Amino acid sequence: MRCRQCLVRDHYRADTQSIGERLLHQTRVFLRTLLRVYNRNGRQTKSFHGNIVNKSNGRRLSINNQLIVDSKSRASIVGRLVSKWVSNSIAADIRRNATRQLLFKGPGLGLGLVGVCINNKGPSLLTEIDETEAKCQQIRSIFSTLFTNYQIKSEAAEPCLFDLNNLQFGNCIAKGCNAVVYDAKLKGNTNQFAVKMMFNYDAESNAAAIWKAMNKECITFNGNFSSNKELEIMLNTPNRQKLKPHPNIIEIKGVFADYVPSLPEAIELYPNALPLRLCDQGFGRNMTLFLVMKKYDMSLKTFLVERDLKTQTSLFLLSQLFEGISHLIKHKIVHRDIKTDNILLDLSSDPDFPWLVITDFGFCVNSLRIPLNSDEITRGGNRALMAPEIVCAEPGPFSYIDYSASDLWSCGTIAYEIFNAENPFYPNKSKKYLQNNNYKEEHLPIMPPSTPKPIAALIFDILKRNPSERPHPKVAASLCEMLLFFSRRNLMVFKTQIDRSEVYKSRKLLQWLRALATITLCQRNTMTGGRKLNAAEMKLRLMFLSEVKIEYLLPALSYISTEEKI
Ligand SMILES: Nc1ncnc2c1ncn2[C@@H]1O[C@H](COP(=O)(O)OP(=O)(O)OP(=O)(O)O)[C@@H](O)[C@H]1O
Repeated sequence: MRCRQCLVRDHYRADTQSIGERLLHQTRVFLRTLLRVYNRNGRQTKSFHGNIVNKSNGRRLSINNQLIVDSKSRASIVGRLVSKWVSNSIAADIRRNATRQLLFKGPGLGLGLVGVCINNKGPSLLTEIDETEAKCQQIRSIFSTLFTNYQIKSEAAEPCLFDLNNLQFGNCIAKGCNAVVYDAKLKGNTNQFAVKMMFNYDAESNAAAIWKAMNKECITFNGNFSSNKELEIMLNTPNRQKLKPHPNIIEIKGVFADYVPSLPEAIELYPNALPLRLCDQGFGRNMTLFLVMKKYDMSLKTFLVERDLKTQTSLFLLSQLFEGISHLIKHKIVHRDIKTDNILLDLSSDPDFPWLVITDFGFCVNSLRIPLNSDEITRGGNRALMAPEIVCAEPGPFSYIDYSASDLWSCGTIAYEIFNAENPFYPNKSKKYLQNNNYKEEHLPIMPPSTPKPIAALIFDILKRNPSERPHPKVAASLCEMLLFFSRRNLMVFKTQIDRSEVYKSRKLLQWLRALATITLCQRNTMTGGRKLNAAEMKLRLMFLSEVKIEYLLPALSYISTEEKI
């Protein structure tokens, strides 16, 4: 069979045709259509008739019947031309795909090409999956604006410089090993804050030394100002480590260094951390670092002690935990101390839908691999929840620790707690427990019966000993979110259609995403009946839609398609 447009033989027999041939064919069709549309619009056509020169290598391309394109130049030409018709980000996607295909011979531009119209303007060289991804991009762009506006509206607060004079301390919320947290108010203001006062035993009482010892705690402080001018200089040092804000990561609202004040219950709770001027048994220094944050209702640890969670609540929490971890990985930050005490909850919108943030970055590092030259190097916080590759790493001259999937592993252990079971890695006197250095995957306990089967399969994969066999945190988050947001009837499609192609699945996903986007917009504007979403649910939906990618949904879907019960 011949293609009517470019007279290439047998182009429909995609299976027998080489990728190169198909790519060349599609490029020809694309350029011809481009020419036709230009002609129709009465525009300048010369540049397409005679010579198109590939700027990167100076080669001349003619489209009068014969198009001469070598494989190296195809990707860039196609990308450039396509950018005339679609948004830059889609063109960039095409370029990326094409390059991937050219470099790695993997699935990319050349596979499953279809001539689909974008905005009815002309054909593109997108695969069906690329096409779906491009439509996802439209959903993302709409919802990222909505999500930003939503956050600005709900969390707007005037910037403020905090110090010991304008803060009024209340009760002690909790004491950790390295700090104590108090609730506090700005004088003359009802807004509640939590102020974390670090215990300083070593650093000299000046801002530079305090900053050097404790700056990791401030990684989620994005401001540049402090009431302490010396500290402000430190905050403004070039290349200061800062983590981009994320709704599931604690935001530090202010930092300052000052003299340790006399606060309620100080002598009973932390006498040794106080300076001599406040307590005879004190070993602490005179000055320390203070961090001001939003006050959360409780830690996940307390929440789990107080109640048995419904499956919806567990999924809601787990999605947010994975979202937070995925943000950290994206920015190459490793927390290294993920545990239920370091996860805080805001229960204000509905106790069944708590908003979650990861806190306490005191052990974080800004690299996914760190050299392990000696055993003196700190590997992280809580040893029981350290991933196996971290506890088992042997020090040596060329040794390093790979942290790329270690926070995710810790979350996998916490998932047991979130689904009302005991963490299998916590030392337990009465029961046998697993040890992170020598456990076998087949000994991992079965998740409680209320756990959706795909989640049980996901957690099993997250707790694989080999970090490269663990899924991406965004895939984990997407799975939880799909179970939360897509109807059970929809998801059951995949239970019975295991062998459906990726293209079929991506089309179905897009359908659901569009439906979800429409419903969310209606619910946001309270145009429909149905169940009203509380603020936290709405926030997670908007966040999901503002970042949704088929790239992550497809692998997440595989957990659903292979499992029997949802
Ligand atoms: N913003 C906050 N709102 C409410 N409670 C908080 C807040 N920040 C911390 N807390 C409480 O204070 C406790 C101790 O805080 P944090 O974990 O930051 O201290 P730490 O000394 O660094 O802890 P660790 O013992 O893990 O080293 C937390 O477990 C939590 O219960």
